[in-house]
Amino acid sequence: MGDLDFRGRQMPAWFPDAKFGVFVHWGAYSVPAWAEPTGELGAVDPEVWFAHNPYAEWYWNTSQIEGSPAHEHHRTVHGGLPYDTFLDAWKAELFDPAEWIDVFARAGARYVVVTTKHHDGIALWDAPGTGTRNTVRRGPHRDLVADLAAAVRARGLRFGVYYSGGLDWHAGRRAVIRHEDLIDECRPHDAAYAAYALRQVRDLIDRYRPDVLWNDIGWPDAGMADLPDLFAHYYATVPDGVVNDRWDGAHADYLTSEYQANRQNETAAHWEQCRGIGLSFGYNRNEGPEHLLDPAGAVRQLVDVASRGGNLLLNVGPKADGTLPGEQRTVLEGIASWMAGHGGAVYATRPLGPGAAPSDGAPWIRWTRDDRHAFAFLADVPDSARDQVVLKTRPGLLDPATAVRLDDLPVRADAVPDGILATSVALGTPLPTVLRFALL
Ligand SMILES: C[C@@H]1N[C@H](CNC(=O)CCc2c[nH]c3ccccc23)[C@@H](O)[C@H](O)[C@@H]1O
Repeated sequence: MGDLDFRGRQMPAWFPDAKFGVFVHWGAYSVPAWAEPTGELGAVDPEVWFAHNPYAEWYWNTSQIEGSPAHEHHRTVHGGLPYDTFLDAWKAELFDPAEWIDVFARAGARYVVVTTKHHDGIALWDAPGTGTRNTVRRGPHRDLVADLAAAVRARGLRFGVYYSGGLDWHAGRRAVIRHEDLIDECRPHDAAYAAYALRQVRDLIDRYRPDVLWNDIGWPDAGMADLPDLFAHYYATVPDGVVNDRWDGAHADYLTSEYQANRQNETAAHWEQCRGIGLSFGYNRNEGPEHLLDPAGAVRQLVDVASRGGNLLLNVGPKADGTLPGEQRTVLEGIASWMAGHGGAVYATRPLGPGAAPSDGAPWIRWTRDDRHAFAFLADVPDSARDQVVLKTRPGLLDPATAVRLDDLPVRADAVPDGILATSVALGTPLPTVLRFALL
């Protein structure tokens, strides 16, 4: 399956320039909002993962695994009721899309990708073929995709749609996935589902013209032949749209990683790492501060990804009532205050390349460049060395005399044999300090 018409497609500049997007996972699973904060994908034994799934959006599956804590929770707290009961209990009574997008935009996100149908098969718009299994006909009684698309675009951000093409627990056999190698056997691959999913993705394209087509898990075997036309239709409708890589190899404008999984994809020309602020995409009431990135950690994640040529798609899991969880909002506010003074060293930059040696230990150092400057990001500088740091760079790459701190504190930079000696005050707190140099 080659992408016949798109191999030579030019990546639209907006995507790599954007660097930072916000992912939103919001669904019927946001009602129970219950999972065990087990650990990060890729760092947890797959044999443990499914029965103790930290992804709260997997509640339907996890709660059906006999003996799992989620199974016990569903029985004792929710009386073992059918999952779709949560759709009717989901009211989104406090949902104010403009308020969400204001927080995301101030945090510096340039695009927002929202779940339109997750693995539970419940659509956040009146998707064809779903009958009443959607948020227009039940629960919120709103076209949440339209509401969010309008709010995102009103703020001048790009709007993307997440669609679970590969898993739909309402289609076909509703087998419970107990471990890694069962996922494929539990996916719907038949022609009926392929037609159902194709019709829905075409509807998303035609109604919302999404700037990002973010499919997940894969695409049904019986529908693989439909994809070249689907992508041709997408690009005809959204000429500068971008498509991710989770279509079972049919096509990709860019590759994706997720927490610690598929990190090998981060060497591609264009890539995006997605993760939650905590360990889950859907809101998980069991997550505490110890499970969440703090603002400095989130900023370092963004800078590390940008310094390596990628985008960070950082997820927010709203509550069923439509409010953003306070602890997640705090992280976004923290990113916002740092980005206000440092965003220029992140957006529309690219890796500095072999000229600089990124650090692994302390101090934490990352580099970006635009066409005239190099930017050094310093963090976690030990107290003892907080006023002097050696930045390893190739001689003749940049001019130390042009050193400036983006927070306007004084800095002195001198060429030394293995790079540049930067002398200043309070360099590299947990939130990165940024030094700008003119490129020679
Ligand atoms: C954003 C999250 N995606 C999860 C599915 N994740 C994966 O399949 C990860 C594996 C993966 C990472 N990069 C890929 C590229 C191609 C195919 C699979 C992957 C979902 O199960 C989860 O609920 C959430 O929506």
